[in-house]
Amino acid sequence: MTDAYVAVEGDRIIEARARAPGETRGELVFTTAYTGYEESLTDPSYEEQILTFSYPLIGNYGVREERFESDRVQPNGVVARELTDDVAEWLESEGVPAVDHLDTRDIVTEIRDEGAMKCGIAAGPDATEEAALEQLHQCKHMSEHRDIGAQVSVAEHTVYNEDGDGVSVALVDCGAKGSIIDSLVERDAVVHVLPYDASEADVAAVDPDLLFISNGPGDPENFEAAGEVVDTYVGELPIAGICLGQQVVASALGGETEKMEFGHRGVNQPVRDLRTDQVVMTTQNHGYTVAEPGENLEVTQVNVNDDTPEGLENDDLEIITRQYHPEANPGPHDSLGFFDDVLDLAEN
Ligand SMILES: NC(=O)CC[C@H](N)C(=O)O
Repeated sequence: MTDAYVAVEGDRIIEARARAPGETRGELVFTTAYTGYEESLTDPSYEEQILTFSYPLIGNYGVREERFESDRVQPNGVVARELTDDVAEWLESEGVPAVDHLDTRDIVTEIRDEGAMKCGIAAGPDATEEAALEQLHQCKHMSEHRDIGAQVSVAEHTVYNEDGDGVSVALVDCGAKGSIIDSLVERDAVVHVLPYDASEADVAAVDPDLLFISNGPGDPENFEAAGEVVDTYVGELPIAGICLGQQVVASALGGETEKMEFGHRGVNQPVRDLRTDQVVMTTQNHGYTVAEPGENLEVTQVNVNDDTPEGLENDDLEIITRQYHPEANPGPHDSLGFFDDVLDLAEN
């Protein structure tokens, strides 16, 4: 039954079945992850995007809060070949429109050929093609969401593991996944989560041993305050970054970022460490990349599929960043050692 319409660039309409009603719009992206839908759907880096699952059945092991990466569903809409009732009910209760019973292979092929694209969805008994098109026409480019950090960051300074004995971390929350905080707390770090627009003074007030820039949605160029903090503390404090964090650090150090055609989203992205020649499997979710690392950062890891930078380092300045997600959730645990490495930097 057609009670949902997905409109994509070129005003093409794809008919579907409504699984959670409503109208929405966003950048249409896909993930190839075959597990971890709860983690992906609560990953703040999906803000302002519509997430298509290429794996055909999503929801077959239920919905459990302990696997959430934040306190809400983050993508603006969800597209799948088949969503279970558990997931559909969860999305409906969160007010996030979702559709299934459409050919997701076709959508993924189109995104791979044409790049990530704008999308509008209308789903439910009153849905019309016109409503989906109207949503599409109102959809902005990701880089136009200039204050996207405000949509995902903590409102105020929040401390985790206050009585811990380990390293004191200032984590600039550009939309941090909960597992990044958990990975630091498990290693007994005291984690000061600061808003995405924290100033130099806000970081100084925490007196940290390590500055950490989190993952986050949208264009890294829209996270100017985080870049300024990096610029201030480079050489003064060890600095770490994950995903958007790598991009912000590279920009702050004179590098450049660019939008990729359709990005990397999945849990089996191979990454080669250029120092050891070892390959690890990684979890990824990004649509931008570092195009130029700048003079002060060495590319230490690359993506085996397309050679894009996956790790940037400077031993003297004590900087380590990763484009992928060492915290996993979902995905392989091969690179959890990243957290030991960055905390070691701060201890020495
Ligand atoms: N997971 C992330 O931090 C994503 C970073 C950035 N928003 C990108 O799309 O590249």
